[in-house]
Amino acid sequence: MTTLDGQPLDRAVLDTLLRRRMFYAQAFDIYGGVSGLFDYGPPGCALQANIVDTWRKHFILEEDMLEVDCTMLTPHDVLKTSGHVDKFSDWMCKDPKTGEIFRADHLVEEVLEARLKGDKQARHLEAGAAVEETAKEVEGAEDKKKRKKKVKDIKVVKLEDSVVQEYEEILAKIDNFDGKDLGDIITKYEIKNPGTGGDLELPVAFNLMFGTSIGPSSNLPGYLRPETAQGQFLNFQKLLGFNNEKMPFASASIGKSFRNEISPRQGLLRVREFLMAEIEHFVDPENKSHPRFPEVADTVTLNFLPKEVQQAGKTATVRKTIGEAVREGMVDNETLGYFLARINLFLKKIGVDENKVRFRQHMENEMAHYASDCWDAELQTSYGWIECVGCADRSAYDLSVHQKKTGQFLGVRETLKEPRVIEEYEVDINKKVLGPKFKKDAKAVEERLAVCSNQKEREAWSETLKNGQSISVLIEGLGKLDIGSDLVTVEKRKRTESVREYTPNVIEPSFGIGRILYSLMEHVFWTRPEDADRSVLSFPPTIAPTKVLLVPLSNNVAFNPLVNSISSKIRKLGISSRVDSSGATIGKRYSRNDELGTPFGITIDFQSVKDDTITLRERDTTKQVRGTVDEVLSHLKALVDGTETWDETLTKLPIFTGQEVEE
Ligand SMILES: Nc1ncnc2c1ncn2[C@@H]1O[C@H](COP(=O)(O)OP(=O)(O)OP(=O)(O)O)[C@@H](O)[C@H]1O
Repeated sequence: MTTLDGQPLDRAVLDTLLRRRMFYAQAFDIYGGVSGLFDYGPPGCALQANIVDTWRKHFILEEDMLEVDCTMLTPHDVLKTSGHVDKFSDWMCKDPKTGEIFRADHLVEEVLEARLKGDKQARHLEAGAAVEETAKEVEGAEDKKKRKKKVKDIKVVKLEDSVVQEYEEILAKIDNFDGKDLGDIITKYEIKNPGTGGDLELPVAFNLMFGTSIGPSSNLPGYLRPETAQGQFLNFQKLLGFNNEKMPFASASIGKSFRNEISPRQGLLRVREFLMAEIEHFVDPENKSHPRFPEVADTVTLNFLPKEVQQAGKTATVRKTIGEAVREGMVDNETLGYFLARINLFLKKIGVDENKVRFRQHMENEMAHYASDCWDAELQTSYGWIECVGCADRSAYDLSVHQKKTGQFLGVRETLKEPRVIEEYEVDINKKVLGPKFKKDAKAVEERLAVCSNQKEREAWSETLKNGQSISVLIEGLGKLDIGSDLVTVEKRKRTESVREYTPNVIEPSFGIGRILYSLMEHVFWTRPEDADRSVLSFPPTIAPTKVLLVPLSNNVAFNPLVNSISSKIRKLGISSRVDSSGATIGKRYSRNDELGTPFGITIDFQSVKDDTITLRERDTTKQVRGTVDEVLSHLKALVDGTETWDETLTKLPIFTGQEVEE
C-alpha cells in the first residue's frame, strides 16, 4: 500500500497522527478500553459530518429519495422474520487451552498470508537477493512493538509451488466458505493459534446481534439493529403512499448499527457500533431499467472483479464502462449498474483514490439465496481490500417475508389500462411429502422454493423436472439439495389481470461511513519529501474538517481587529475556520494544520493592517496568492464550495512569493 505520492504507507505513523490530533480515540480508555468501540474527536466528527452531508446531497437530494430515521431498538419478531436471528452470524473458533477466540475466516487469511510472505522471503534469499524490509508491509500490526513481534512470527520457509497455488486460491475465495469449509481448511493446513501454536476447536456459528429486552417486564425481547434496512422495509406501504403510489422510488436512512464482532482488530474498519447510510430502491421486478442510466453508461469506468475470476482463484480486475458491464450481463440490471456508477462517483468526490477502488462480485455461496446479484465496493488499505459499500439486488425477499408474517400487504397495486394475460411459472409444493422428508428444515425448503419469483430460475426447474430429473437448489445452512417431482411441480399457467399486484424488488446500496472515512484517511495521507516529520492529509476542501486557518504574523494586539473582522466575515459565509495566534513560527502553525487536512491558510501581516490585503495559502502546493480581504474571501468561498480549483485561483490573483511584512 502506497501513499498519495507513491511512498510506502507507514500505518503506525498515520495512526499516531490520527490519535494525537484526536480524529478518533479508544472509547473508555481510562477504564482500559473496549475493543471495537471508538469515540470521534473534533476533526473526526467534522470529517464524518462532511462525508454524510456530501452523501445526502449526492444520493438523497439528487434522486429525490425519501429519508427516514427508524429506531435502533428492534423487536425480536422483526429480526426473526428477516432471517437475522437464525443466520446473521460469523464463524468462530476457540483455543480450548487459552480461551482465545478467533474469527475463522480472518484467522485462515492471516495465517496463509503470513506463510505466503515467508515463502516470498525464502525465494528472495534463494535468488541471492537481500532480505526485504518486511516490517512495513505486515498486516494487522498497529505499532512498532507489535510489528516487530509479527515479523518474527513470519517463518521464512519455502513452500511447494502447488501449495502456494492452493493458498492463493483459498484467499481469493475466502468469502465463499461456510463453517464446514473453514474447518476443513484449518485441519488440512494445520492452522493453529498464531500466538501459542495450540490446537483450535472447529468453527461454530456466533450470532452478531446484541440482544436486549424492551420494557421493565422483560417480556419483549429485542436487539440493537444490525442494519438500518428493516425499518425502511416495514415503512414501505406508508412511503409508497407518501410518494403518491408512484414507482420506482427509494428510501434512505443514516444511523447507527451494532454488531458484536468476534475479534475486532482493525481499528475503525471493524467496530461494534458504526454509522451506516443505506438506500432501499424499490423497483418493478419486470422493469429494472433506470431512466438515468444513459448519464453514466459510457462515462463511468469501473474496476470489476467478477465472480468467475475469483472462483478460478484469481484476483485480477477488468476495467470497463458500466454500460458495457450491463450490456454483457456481467452486472445483472441497469438499476444495479446505475448505483455502482453513482457509488464510484461519490467515493471520488470525497477524495478516495480511484485506483484503489474495485467492485467485487459476490460468489455463489457468499450471496444470500434470494439475492440475484451483489457487488461490494472495496477500497485498498494497508489492511488489504476492505468492503466499504455493499450493493445488492435483494429481489422481493424482505417485503415478502414481512408480509407473510404479519398478513399486512407490502406491495404495489397497479391499475392496468388494458387487462392483460399473464403466463407465469408457478410452484406447487407437495406438503405431505415435504414435511416428513425434511422435518425441521421443511420450512426453509418451502421458503426457498416459494419466495424466489425469478421466472428464469423457475423455467429451468420446470424443464429439469419434466425431463424426469431432480432440481439442485442451494439452501442457506443446508447446502445443495436435490428435489424431485414427488415434492414439487413447476408449471406455466395463464391468468388475466386488470389490477396488477406485485412485490417490488429492492436494490440496496449499503455504506459503512467509518470504513470509508478511515480508508479515505489512508488514501490522502503523505509526508513532505523535504521533511519526514511533516505529514499532510490532503482532503478535498468540501470534505476537510476545517476549511481555513487564520494566522496573524505574531500575537501583537495590532492584528486583533482585522483577525476578528475576517473571522466574522468567514463565519457569515458559512465556512469553518480556526485562528492560530500562538507564538509558534508561521511554518510550524501551517504544518500543524496540514496534519489536520486544513486546505487553506490566511496570513495577516503588518501590510494587511495598512492596506487590507492578506495572503491565501494552499495546503498541498504551499503556494500563496495575495489580494484584498474581499477578493480573497470570494475565492475562498468558491474553492470551498468546489466551484473553483486552486489552479484557477492562481490565474486570478497575483502569486505571492515575498515575505510576510513584519513591523
Ligand atoms: N463491523 C463493522 N464495522 C464497520 N463497518 C461495518 C462493519 N460491518 C459492516 N460494516 C459496513 O456496513 C456495510 C454493509 O454491511 P454488510 O452487512 O454488507 O457488511 P458485511 O458483509 O457483514 O461486512 P464484513 O464481511 O466485512 O463483516 C459494509 O460495506 C461496511 O462498510
